[in-house]
Amino acid sequence: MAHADGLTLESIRNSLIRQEDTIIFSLIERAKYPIIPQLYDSRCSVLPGISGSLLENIVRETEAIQAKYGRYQFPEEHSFFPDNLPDSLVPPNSYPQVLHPAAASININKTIWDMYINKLLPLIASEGNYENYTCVAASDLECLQALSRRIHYGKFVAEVKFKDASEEYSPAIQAKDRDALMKLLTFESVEEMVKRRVEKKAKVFGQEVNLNNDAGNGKCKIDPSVLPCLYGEWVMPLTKHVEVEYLLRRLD
Ligand SMILES: C=C(O[C@@H]1C=C(C(=O)O)C=C[C@H]1O)C(=O)O
Repeated sequence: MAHADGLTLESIRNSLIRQEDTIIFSLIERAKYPIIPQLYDSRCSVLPGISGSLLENIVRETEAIQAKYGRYQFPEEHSFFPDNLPDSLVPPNSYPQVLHPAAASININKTIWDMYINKLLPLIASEGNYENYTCVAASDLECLQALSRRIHYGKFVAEVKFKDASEEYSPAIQAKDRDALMKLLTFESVEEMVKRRVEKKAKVFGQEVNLNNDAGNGKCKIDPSVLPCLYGEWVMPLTKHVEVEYLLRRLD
């Protein structure tokens, strides 16, 4: 069903499908580098006297620049370090306001950060040394932003699902019944398709391309089986968590 803002569940799902490409390409890029412990060390041994890890500092400062030029005016963008972000110098955009205003209070980037560093990175890279720390940090930030955008897109998914069936969702929202909301918004067959598709995309995007017809002897730049695991264990459950959090505030 199309709503006044033109959003449909199909258009939202198409965006999620396109975002899979961004996530998989960014992980393939990140898999070129090792895990450099100095980048993630919470006492920042590279810059003594500076608090937080080197990655945290690079991300915080990169976000500050991007905030100044309007990145966080868009409801699909979420900062990893939202405290003390500079105001935007860019005039407000005319992006249609499709979400309930309470959406702005939902930001699960801390959970996404911990999942990325502690669970996902070890599946695609191993410890080693590489001197260009900022290059690796930039690659981490690409992955983090792509994952964050996808997971917080749950707000848009939830808005469309609510508009499509408000009479079913409203009683569960009023009763603050998380389990009932989770049941209503879950489509297991869609989740199975997503897992199969991301595995296939990783195989296709990660293959060696050469001018013979052997598709790179089946070699792959990233283990394709990481993708269904990433999506099944973290990306989809976190997207659904965002959906539930949004719905709980939808009638405020
Ligand atoms: C995002 C949706 O909601 C849920 C989460 C999914 C996901 O994160 O890919 C897929 C199906 C649903 O269980 C959706 O319905 O498309």
